[in-house]
Amino acid sequence: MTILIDHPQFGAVDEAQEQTVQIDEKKLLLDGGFLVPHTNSFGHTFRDYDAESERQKEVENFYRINHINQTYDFVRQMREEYGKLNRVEMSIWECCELLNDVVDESDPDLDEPQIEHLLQTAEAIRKDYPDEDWLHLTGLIHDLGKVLLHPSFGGLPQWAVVGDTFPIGCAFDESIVHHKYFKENADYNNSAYNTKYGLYSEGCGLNNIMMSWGHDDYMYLVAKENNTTLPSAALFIIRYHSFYSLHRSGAYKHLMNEEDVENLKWLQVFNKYDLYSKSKVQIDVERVKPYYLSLIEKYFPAKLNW
Ligand SMILES: O[C@H]1[C@H](O)[C@@H](O)[C@H](O)[C@@H](O)[C@H]1O
Ligand SMILES: [Fe+2]
Ligand SMILES: [Fe+2]
Repeated sequence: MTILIDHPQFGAVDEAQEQTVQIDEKKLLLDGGFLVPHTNSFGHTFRDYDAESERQKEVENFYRINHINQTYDFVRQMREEYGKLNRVEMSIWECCELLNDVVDESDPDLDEPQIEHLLQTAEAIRKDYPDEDWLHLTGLIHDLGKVLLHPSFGGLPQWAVVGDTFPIGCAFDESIVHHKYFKENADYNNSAYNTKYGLYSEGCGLNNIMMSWGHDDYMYLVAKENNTTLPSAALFIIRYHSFYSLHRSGAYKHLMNEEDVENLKWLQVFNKYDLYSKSKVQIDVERVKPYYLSLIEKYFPAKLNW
């Protein structure tokens, strides 16, 4: 059996051109046939950053501020500061509940509480990949880094937490949403940072590049430093799920190494559920909670440092 993925295969550059890609079942197992909706709950196509809607202006303004402020120096400081994980001690589930108060201003497709998005993603994956419990849990936790918005984490501004991510320390690719606002970023005219390779080299591996700061990199640090037993593909998904210019548009592939190429296949499977499961159909939290608690127990310590 083969599975159908409805976005361009890695390497394809034209986002607008919908393409059907077949993935080998032996590598990625089976897909039970998650039906991809054509429009989001506002009646627009997904990830349309120009469609006129109540949210369009807010989202564009979000990216303007994000692109101006995500500089090499800023990211270095944030990684160092938040990498200490000395702010809060709590379980994974407690964090899911904290996220209930959080709204993501960068997302044109979603205005539901975040816990709904986590469960919708996880449950859609579970239906199609019943045996990959690690992938269900990855769905549940992939956005937990958004707790950085919460007052107990210093209440970071939206531009430092959500939205698509991109490499810092080399040129900003044109496929990044609202690219024009990078012109006001201090790194844009810095010759150390504004070339194709910048600080990096061919095939150096994504692990060696600095990404814009936000919920992806933070949650990756939390999972790794608290010694999760999730596989490397799970950590890769958590860390790069907002890196759309790579996994959707095929930019920056010259920085990947072989392990990244393997992990990217799982990220592309994951992305389908992360993006297209966003809907108004709510999941009954109490019904599914025992299952997810059992997964958390399998892959994480009871309390984590955040
Ligand atoms: O607006 C969304 C949202 O912040 C998601 O959590 C993130 O993963 C996406 O990349 C982004 O487009
Ligand atoms: Fe996310
Ligand atoms: Fe998400």
